[in-house]
Amino acid sequence: MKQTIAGVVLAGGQSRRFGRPKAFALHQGAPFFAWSVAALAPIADELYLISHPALVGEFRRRTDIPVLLDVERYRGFGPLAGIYTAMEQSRSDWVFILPCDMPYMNKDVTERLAAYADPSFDAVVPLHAGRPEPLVALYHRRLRPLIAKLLNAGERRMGSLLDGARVRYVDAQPLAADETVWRNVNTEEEYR
Ligand SMILES: Nc1nc2c(ncn2[C@@H]2O[C@H](COP(=O)(O)OP(=O)(O)OP(=O)(O)O)[C@@H](O)[C@H]2O)c(=O)[nH]1
Ligand SMILES: [Mg+2]
Repeated sequence: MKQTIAGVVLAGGQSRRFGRPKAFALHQGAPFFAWSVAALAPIADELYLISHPALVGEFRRRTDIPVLLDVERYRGFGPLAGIYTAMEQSRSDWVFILPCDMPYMNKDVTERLAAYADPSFDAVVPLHAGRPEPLVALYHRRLRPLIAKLLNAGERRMGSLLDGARVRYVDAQPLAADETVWRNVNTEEEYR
């Protein structure tokens, strides 16, 4: 049976280093978050954007896809809260997350990575320059109880999820023709 994928853009952060909501910063005329949506749309059976209360209205004006808030229990607890929220909302087998601050990301990468979604693994994560890219990755819905357990224990690091999951690591190099797709914008300086 075909496995289903929920495409999820994580936008529940505070953009503290950037100084304003980076999801709305422009790249080639379109806001950052729209590049993430565009990269996920071709491979996703459904799409969600996960934001926080201060930005939800602005997102809803700018996009037709459903905008969720992190479940209250874990609100603002970081990307794991967003993944948990998507798994609670959706029945899809996999949640494919992207951050809202990687405007060079594209569908070639997501298509290639999604092809590795083997249900005998819990997660599919690129290894870029020897390091996992856990925010450009697929997570199987069976990880939901583990994520709850981690967050309940005050453990918010993505690395702690990877440590407890069967992860299929995928070499990032053949996923993208160009290194720039991995570029992530945290500060105004990186933006310029
Ligand atoms: N749903 C959700 N997403 C989050 C949360 N915290 C961060 N993110 C998202 O995860 C991605 C990576 O986070 P960061 O690069 O640290 O972004 P940020 O937290 O907004 O920025 P800083 O405040 O500078 O750390 C971004 O797409 C964030 O929007 C959260 O608590 N919930
Ligand atoms: Mg952060």
